[in-house]
Amino acid sequence: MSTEQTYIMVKPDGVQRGLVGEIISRFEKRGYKLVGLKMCAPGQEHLENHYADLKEKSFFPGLIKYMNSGPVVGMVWEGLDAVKTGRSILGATNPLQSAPGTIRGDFALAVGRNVCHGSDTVENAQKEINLWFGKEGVTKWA
Ligand SMILES: Nc1ncnc2c1ncn2[C@@H]1O[C@H](COP(=O)(O)OP(=O)(O)OP(=O)(O)O)[C@@H](O)[C@H]1O
Repeated sequence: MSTEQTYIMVKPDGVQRGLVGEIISRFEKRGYKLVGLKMCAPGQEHLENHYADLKEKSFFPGLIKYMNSGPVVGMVWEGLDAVKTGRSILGATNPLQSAPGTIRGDFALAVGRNVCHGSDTVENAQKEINLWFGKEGVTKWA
């Protein structure tokens, strides 16, 4: 088990429903360290880059439209096993299969409105952190 960084994002529905604080709080209370945080409206091209591996999926146009429907809050969390444990804090992609006690299991029902995103591998986490925080970088705690 090693210290990792993961990219977690509150999607537009999560922002609009006022879940930003709740989501931050769950990662903080679990013990993860916040090293990057920003709200932005990244636009279609950036969102298509983020989800490039899904571009052949039938739901891709709807996914981009949803992700472009309002601002998102992107975060970088650091700590032990952050990628895998981060995804377990979020819950299964389809909220109907997310366990109670996870973010999606407590706050969502539809896969197309599933409140949050989390990197799925350490390698993708680094790519996503670079995509979303590349210019300003993340913060080093002293
Ligand atoms: N069948 C579907 N219908 C509509 N939207 C979907 C469907 N499957 C996935 N999505 C959307 O696409 C996103 C990315 O799907 P992916 O299969 O990469 O799951 P994930 O890695 O758990 O999700 P995310 O990358 O958002 O954390 C999902 O979070 C969801 O918002």
